[in-house]
Amino acid sequence: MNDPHKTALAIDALRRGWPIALAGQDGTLALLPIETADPARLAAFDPGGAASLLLSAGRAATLTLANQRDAAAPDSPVLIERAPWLDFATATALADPQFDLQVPMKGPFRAHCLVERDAGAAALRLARIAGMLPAFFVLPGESAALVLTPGDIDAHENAARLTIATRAHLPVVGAEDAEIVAFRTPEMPGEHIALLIGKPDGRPPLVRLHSECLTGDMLGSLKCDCGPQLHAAIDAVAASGWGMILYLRQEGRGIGLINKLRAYALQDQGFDTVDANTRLGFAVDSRNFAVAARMLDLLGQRSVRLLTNNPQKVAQLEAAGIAVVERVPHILPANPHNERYLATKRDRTGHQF
Ligand SMILES: Nc1nc2c(ncn2[C@@H]2O[C@H](COP(=O)(O)OP(=O)(O)OP(=O)(O)O)[C@@H](O)[C@H]2O)c(=O)[nH]1
Ligand SMILES: [Zn+2]
Repeated sequence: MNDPHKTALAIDALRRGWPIALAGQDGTLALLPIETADPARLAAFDPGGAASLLLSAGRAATLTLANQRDAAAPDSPVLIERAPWLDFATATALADPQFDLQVPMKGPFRAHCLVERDAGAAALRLARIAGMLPAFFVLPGESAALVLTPGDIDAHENAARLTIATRAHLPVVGAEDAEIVAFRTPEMPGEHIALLIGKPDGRPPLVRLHSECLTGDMLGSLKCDCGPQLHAAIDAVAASGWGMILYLRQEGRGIGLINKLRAYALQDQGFDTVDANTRLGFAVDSRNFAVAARMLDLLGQRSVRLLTNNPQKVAQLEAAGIAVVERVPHILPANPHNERYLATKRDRTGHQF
């Protein structure tokens, strides 16, 4: 039986720097998160100094582990042998790119064949869901109090567990008759929101899937186009007669705020939005829009006109059973700070401008 509550407990444990174990199809790994642990916890976890490091392929490639250049899957697991000189501080430097310019990498790092690939991949996925660096000390076996399976993580992510929690009128700038609908699952801290605008008129609604961007939505960041896109979407839906904004808690394309800001720090060093994600050890885009399909379902909408430049949103909604009868472009003027970001979206992530 898959148990989503175990995943919630595991996320909490990782955030506190406690070990967990993941039991996959090909074996079990005990894991201590590098970002939140410390040397004393490492000594308790691994008294014999035998633990290896579990990193992502993207991060391993950055560390020039030449046999790990798996550009297709930067978030797949790689096992690094624990040499005697590889102490906690060195492991931290391997995990966290903010130290790349300060810490000369000693090496040589030796990658080992990871037998427990299923458990390793699930561990990296769990780190991403927890908003943490995808990097662990790892030992074979179950030497942790909490043992979960990849299926427990799937259950935690299952959009079918989403329900409508409450709804109310919410007049907003550009749509004084709007209604807000809030959704949640038992496990996830972030509540998704729908803003319903106008009255149904028999046509499919104009729908905008907006992924959370604290920096753009709240602070007016000029690095991206999220803030202007959000407000222009409200105006466009209101002008169209009726529709909705789905505000999805997918900060940083699914890697969370802290990891997005780590990616911004890499962008300060000159990497673009794609390479920054990869160097951190994440996929370029970790979002799953099945959650939006579930929200539309709960709102009684099976057919939509979608306001987006991102063909992935169209494809994922359709795969989840929502008919996208039209894609409506949603292009805002560039500014000097987001010009390169928008060009990267056009040239490297398939956005249609
Ligand atoms: N990881 C990461 N996330 C970013 C970055 N800039 C913006 N985001 C996030 O990207 C999401 C918005 O995605 P975009 O790719 O800009 O646009 P989109 O939603 O795919 O496509 P459109 O529907 O055409 O706007 C939000 O969750 C932002 O927080 C970045 O440099 N790195
Ligand atoms: Zn943004």
